[in-house]
Amino acid sequence: MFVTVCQLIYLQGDTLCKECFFYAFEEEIHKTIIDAKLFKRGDRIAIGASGGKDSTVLAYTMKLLNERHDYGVELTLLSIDEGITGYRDDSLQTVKRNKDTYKLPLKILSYKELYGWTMDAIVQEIGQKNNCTFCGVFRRQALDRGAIMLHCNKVVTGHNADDIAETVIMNVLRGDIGRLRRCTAITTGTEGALPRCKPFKYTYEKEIVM
Ligand SMILES: Nc1ncnc2c1ncn2[C@@H]1O[C@H](COP(=O)(O)OP(=O)(O)OP(=O)(O)O)[C@@H](O)[C@H]1O
Repeated sequence: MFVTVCQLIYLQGDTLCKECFFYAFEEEIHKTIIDAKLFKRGDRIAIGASGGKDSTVLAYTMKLLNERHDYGVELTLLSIDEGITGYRDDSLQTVKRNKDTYKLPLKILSYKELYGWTMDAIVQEIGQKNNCTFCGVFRRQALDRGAIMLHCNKVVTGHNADDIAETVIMNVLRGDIGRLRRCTAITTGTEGALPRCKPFKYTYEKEIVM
């Protein structure tokens, strides 16, 4: 593989030109995928697409690496619409744009379809307290159910190194040893419905933004 001087310098934490930064960024994700044996040929992978920057960059990178390195996997965007007015409805527009830009199939699945309730209606019923906890649990299950509907055998999410560091600190403060042990794994959920992988486990948020 052709490696430029810039790419070698990046590995040592130095400055890079734009093109070499992109290439080095992409190849770092590829190395993570290969080292952790995240995918095998024939896998059908649902990309958790929230419309945020991380999952947008994830969709781009997964599509690119699948073609560049011939992973032989099938990719689909999967978006969960929690039914939060003024929040998810905006980001779903971004997901729809990503579908066209990256030419990937997209499935949008709503809490309303799955559970009969939107998140707005749940908040009206239970109030503001703990509603993020409810939403997080519902979303995890919705991603699994959506991926199964799409005949996918894996889910990937855009969780990055900063997200994982936050989760570690949260579990330390809570004294939750069980979660602390599990939360840094690159693949989770193997005991549940579907394995869930984090190709950005070692990627800093700042790099994703760049
Ligand atoms: N509504 C959703 N539909 C599909 N996937 C989601 C959704 N919300 C979150 N995810 C997945 O979980 C990851 C982490 O969730 P988080 O809440 O940190 O994302 P976000 O802040 O909405 O946006 P992003 O991480 O994409 O920039 C996302 O990168 C995405 O892969």
